[in-house]
Amino acid sequence: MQLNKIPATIVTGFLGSGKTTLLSNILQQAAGKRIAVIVNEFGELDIDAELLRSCPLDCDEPGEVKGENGIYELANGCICCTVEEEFLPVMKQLVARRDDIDHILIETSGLALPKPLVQAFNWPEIKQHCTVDAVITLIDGPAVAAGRFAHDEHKVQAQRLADDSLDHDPSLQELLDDQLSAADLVLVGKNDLLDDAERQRVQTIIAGKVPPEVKTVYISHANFVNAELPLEQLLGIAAATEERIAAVHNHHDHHHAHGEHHEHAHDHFDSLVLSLGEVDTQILQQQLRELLATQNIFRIKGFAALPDKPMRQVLQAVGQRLDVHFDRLWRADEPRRTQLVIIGKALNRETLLAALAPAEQVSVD
Ligand SMILES: Nc1nc2c(ncn2[C@@H]2O[C@H](COP(=O)(O)OP(=O)(O)OP(=O)(O)O)[C@@H](O)[C@H]2O)c(=O)[nH]1
Repeated sequence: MQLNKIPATIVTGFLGSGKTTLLSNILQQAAGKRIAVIVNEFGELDIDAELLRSCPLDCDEPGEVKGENGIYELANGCICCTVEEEFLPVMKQLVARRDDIDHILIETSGLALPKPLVQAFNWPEIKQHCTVDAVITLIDGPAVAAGRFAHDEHKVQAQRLADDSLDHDPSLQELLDDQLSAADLVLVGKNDLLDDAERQRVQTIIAGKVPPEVKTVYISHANFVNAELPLEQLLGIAAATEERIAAVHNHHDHHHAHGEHHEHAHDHFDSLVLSLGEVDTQILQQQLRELLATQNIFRIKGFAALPDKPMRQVLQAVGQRLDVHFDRLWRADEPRRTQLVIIGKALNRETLLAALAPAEQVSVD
């Protein structure tokens, strides 16, 4: 029976492509809809859930399944490898509360493959009550334009990449392919950072990977004002993706079939959490920029505590870009410390800690 199934939207996309920004905008716009959110991160800190909670606007509408209770964090690791242990129990909880929920929104980790997750919707207990409204694949426009996920050296100019070892990384190409192969809708984020030639390059790459009926929409800061598709329509695509998922081919499928080691993109990545006390943010940013330029770092995110500043500072880096802003006041009950998740390849904790140590404020008693 199709009637009254809770629709679930799965948002997938590489590290830093803008998934949390998109979720945050959807939650702010979907006033009145009771949305349960499932977040899964690759790093060991639940920064995405934290960022979604620290809504700067007054967005705790009565009746919404939001805030502490509406956001379900799946333990670290990759959602696609822990479907049975992590995802199904949460889905069962949500199914039990189905009268209170209008929609489920799932943010996968940047390294996750959406297919195993969609397949979980064919489990009898879930299928009876839920359907996949759509798999939305978010593309990092500038990263794809720069050839970071290049599949064809002749089509893509990758000279601008600072680090050749990240170029043509087969695990990243496969990840992009697999994330796109399940897409019902492709969103290209960071359109504000693309020029026409880059947009064209991105379009060519996507067109080579998704069937023509899958629409591609370009967005900036998850703003749909000038997009072809209104934001409201994102949560009503009614694709029932679980019905067609078995036919979707993934690079990683055969590993399962032969009972081999299940090799994923995240097998090639390191994720480290670095904790510091209060910091001098100028020194911290300078040191992080230095690390971004010299190490194989894909993603940095976290919070910094600054002496005498009542606000918490958010630090975000994707590729070589570092964004910094204050998001909310530190709460009285939380320790004022700096915590950063750093995701990349061949990372060495001591090297990173040594680089950031000068930023730490020495307390003088
Ligand atoms: N210029 C620009 N920056 C963006 C846009 N969307 C997101 N960002 C920035 O990109 C960074 C990463 O965005 P997130 O929304 O955290 O990305 P994510 O996909 O959730 O990241 P992970 O969960 O780590 O995989 C943040 O600093 C955002 O502010 C955009 O459209 N334009």
